[in-house]
Amino acid sequence: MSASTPLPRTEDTGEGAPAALPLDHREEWTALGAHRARLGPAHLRELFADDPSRAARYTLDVGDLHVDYSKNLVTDETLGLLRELAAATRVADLRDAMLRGDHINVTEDRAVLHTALRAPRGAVIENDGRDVVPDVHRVLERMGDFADRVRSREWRGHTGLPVRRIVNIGIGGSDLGPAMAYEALRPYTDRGLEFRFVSNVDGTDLHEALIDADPATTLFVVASKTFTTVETITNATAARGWLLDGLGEKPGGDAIAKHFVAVSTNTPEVEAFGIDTRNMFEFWDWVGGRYSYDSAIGLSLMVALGREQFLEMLAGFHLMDTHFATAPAERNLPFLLGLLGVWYGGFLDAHSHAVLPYSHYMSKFTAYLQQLDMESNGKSVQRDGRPVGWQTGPVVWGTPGTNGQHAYFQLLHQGTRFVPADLLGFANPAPDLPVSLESQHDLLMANLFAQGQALAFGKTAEEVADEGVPAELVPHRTFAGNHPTTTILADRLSPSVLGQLVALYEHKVFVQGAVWNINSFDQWGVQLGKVLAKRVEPALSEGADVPGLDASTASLVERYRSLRGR
Ligand SMILES: O=P(O)(O)OC[C@H]1O[C@H](O)[C@H](O)[C@@H](O)[C@@H]1O
Repeated sequence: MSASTPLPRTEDTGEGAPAALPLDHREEWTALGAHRARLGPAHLRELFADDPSRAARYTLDVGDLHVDYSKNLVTDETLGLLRELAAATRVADLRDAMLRGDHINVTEDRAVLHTALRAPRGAVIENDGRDVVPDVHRVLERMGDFADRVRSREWRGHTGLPVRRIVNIGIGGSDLGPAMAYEALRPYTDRGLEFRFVSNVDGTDLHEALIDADPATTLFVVASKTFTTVETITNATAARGWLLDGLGEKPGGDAIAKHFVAVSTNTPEVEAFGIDTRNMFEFWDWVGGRYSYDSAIGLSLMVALGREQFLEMLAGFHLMDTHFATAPAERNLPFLLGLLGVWYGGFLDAHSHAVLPYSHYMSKFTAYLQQLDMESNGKSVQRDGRPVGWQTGPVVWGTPGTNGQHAYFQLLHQGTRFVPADLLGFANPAPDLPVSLESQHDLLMANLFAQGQALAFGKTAEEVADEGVPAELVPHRTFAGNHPTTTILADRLSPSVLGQLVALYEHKVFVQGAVWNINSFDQWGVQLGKVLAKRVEPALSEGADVPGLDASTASLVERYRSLRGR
């Protein structure tokens, strides 16, 4: 089913094919601009003072997530106009096209069906006429069986010992998701197993993962959608050498079969690498790399969590999928968060968006979101190839609170940049946190709430002066406030809650891409650097002449070679 998605309202380009009306030519966009001008320098202090019901009205509860968006620089009118923009750009139509398997990834002519990865058994979702849900559950079963065997210590290595260390080798979408979720859900993992995630082609990454490992008890999960990614194949090849050396084995015996499994869409390449395809877990080209950690790419995670908890996580994803698919725009959380980003980027000149989790277990969450958001929406041409004339995806950044408070929050509070932020927190600490440390959780969460308050309302010069601060210091100690935040609060960081959160951000990114009329599902921008690295590498190692190398790079290559004594 390759039905192309109907484009938003069209204009005749005079060259035959009608093209989508550019976003900034739409009356709904112009109306938002006029509204922005009318709103002027409205301050959150005033918005709250003018509307005593604001805090109560500007919240949404979806599944286990309680979202307070009242500290955003919006009014009812802003939200109404943003929804009109979403209607005009037919976001819901594109969403429905994605969910039913249309090839909305137009530059690769592919369906975008990560939502099928968490569809319950019995659902019917077709890709090119084939129901993919039975395939998804067949692979989940195989993953579950494998995870059971490793977790029960039934899976034995070449020397008969059970596995102790699992090393996931992958990069980008084949690393960030499983690594992030493993970290986020540590209290739910088998603590008797050790997990490492190796991604960087810098040999030190693999070295550190193996420095204290025993080949007899180490299992490698080589995760790569294409199985051609140079970093992953280089690391996997080195790992294979380390294993065979350590075991004193030659290729061809059963050592590789007992210590290597693969996750990929590319069976021939997995075979060519020497991994038994009975130890291969498949996924499909309709799953984008950055949308794949709930596919077989999550195999290491499933070993850590066990199948039941992995399935709970998938149920969390599915809950948010169902909400996104069915809730009306005014109560649809991904619509809301996506449109807030459109507002800030388009009308308040925001260039970046901070995601600040008040949970140490969420330390890799923002890095994961960077790929999800920036690889999806870091685009400057529309779906039909015309350039965009408006801002698209922001720079996404952030680290866990409270550490960030002692580093870059100064800029958030008193700098000249406008940075909307999400504050994420969990009411209850991790289930296995010792009682003696539980009281620290209140302190952690107090910081979250205090930061949201300080960012929004600041501290006026008058308030500072009233504290007896000397006049010359008053400007330095004044906080302008008016920095918007959205607070996302959940009961506890559980597998299901993590699934809900990730799906929320996936769909938020979708909504923004749909409004901006860009293809959120390709990533051509990562190609050029890869091609050039291949060309430059022989110059470094062999001094090969690279035709067309620019003067700056040529001189850096020369310096590098001399520093390496070549
Ligand atoms: O899973 P792989 O095929 O090895 O790809 C790993 C990563 O490589 C690329 O650079 C893409 O930009 C990413 O989207 C992808 O996740």
